[in-house]
Amino acid sequence: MDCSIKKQCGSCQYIGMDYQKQLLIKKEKCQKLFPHHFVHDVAGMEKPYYYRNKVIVAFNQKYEYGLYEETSHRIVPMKSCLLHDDETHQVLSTIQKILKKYRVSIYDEKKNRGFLRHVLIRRAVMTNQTLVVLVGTDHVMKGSKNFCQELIKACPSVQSVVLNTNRRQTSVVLSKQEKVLYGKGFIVDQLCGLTFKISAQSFYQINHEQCTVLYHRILSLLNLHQDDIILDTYCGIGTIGMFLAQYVQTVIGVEINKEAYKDAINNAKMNHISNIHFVNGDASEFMHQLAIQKQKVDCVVMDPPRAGSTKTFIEAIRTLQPRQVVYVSCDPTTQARDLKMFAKIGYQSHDVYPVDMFPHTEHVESVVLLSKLNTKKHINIELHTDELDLTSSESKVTYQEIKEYVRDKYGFKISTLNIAQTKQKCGIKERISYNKPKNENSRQPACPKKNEEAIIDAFRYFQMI
Ligand SMILES: C[S@@+](CC[C@H](N)C(=O)[O-])C[C@H]1O[C@@H](n2cnc3c(N)ncnc32)[C@H](O)[C@@H]1O
Repeated sequence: MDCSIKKQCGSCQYIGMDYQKQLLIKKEKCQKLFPHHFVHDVAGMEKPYYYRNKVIVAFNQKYEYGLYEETSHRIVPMKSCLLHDDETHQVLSTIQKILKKYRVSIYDEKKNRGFLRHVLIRRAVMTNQTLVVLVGTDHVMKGSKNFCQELIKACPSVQSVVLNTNRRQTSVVLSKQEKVLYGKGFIVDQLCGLTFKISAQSFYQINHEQCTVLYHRILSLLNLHQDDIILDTYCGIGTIGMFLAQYVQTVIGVEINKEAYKDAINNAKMNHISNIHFVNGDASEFMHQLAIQKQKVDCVVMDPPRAGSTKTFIEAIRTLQPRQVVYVSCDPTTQARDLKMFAKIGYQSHDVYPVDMFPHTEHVESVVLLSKLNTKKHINIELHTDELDLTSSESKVTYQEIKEYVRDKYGFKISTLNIAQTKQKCGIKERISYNKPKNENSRQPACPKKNEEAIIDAFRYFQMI
């Protein structure tokens, strides 16, 4: 399927391209960003269309609606879009008719005059509920009662209409000032067997089907125990934490957006989940405080915005020493940067699992498990081999390269790497010896195995075995 306005709109960089090819491109992109990791195939959609549950459009003075042309504020009028469902377009075209009928004034950016700036539509796909947010320059909308009545009559899926007042000359769409014009100010959706209330300002994953794939991937990577205390950082309306709460003793979620935080509390109540608590604040500051209090933390899920995480957050992980961290990212570039910081504090990152949350665009979500290396910082590894001669001047890899590889990916330093030449031909595994780990009875995966795997992995990477 192709889109007639793709060139002007520019939102879907890959539209018209074979979907399997898109997935391959995204995998290659991840492989470039994570050269030392195994990158799995991108988890794609069976029907990669009409998946977006949220759209923000602007109207022009002719009451045509659309997205902005790439890198400009010129509206590209659209009648339909391959990413949004029919109901979204039904609601939008009804709004268009009503706006026209009542001659609602449209905001003119150049003159900084007029009322309606944007319309945000959010859909709850499982319950077929729609939330409409009108973004205007005033806190009063003339004729709002008639507007709502006509809209609801024509589109019964609309459960609530909210007026968001934004007077600032900014590209940020929503302000904090809101008034409910109709309904309760939120919609309710179902996800992973739970019910979630979503208000206008709260983050909610835009691809419902792939969100389920993503959350199950997180669960499958974590090795959760019933007495665990886990953190859901950057938690939004609490979806991941609530999904995991049934497997552990306690979940603590942290979220900076007040509306999302309030939704999270209500969501826990609505689902009768009593072992989850939420904190409204900055995730890094929260982690820092937990580190000062020496709070017991077994696992951490982190799902930051595109900018990624912070040094403070990662430093707190060094103190808290959770067994596992699952890092979910909508920008693998910043994730790759952060994984290097994790390696420095002794957290080894494992395979990369990309999930296609945004088909037809260049974006990809990626999930990586990190685990604490419970080992001495310096290890001695003896490698006996007749196949490798790393000491020769012609060798393809130097000690230094092996050491750097292991340090960057696995987070520990090799102080000496002894290669002994023997005539035996045996598997590389048997040729490696190492110091005993500090804590043999720990629940961690055996450390010698990790060290051994790291070295073998390095040799494979440099194609020495
Ligand atoms: C990518 S969303 C993930 C939300 C949630 N985990 C989910 O799956 O729906 C990132 C969330 O982090 C929140 N956020 C952004 N900066 C933050 C910060 N410094 N501290 C805490 N939360 C933050 C945003 O409001 C948003 O809800």
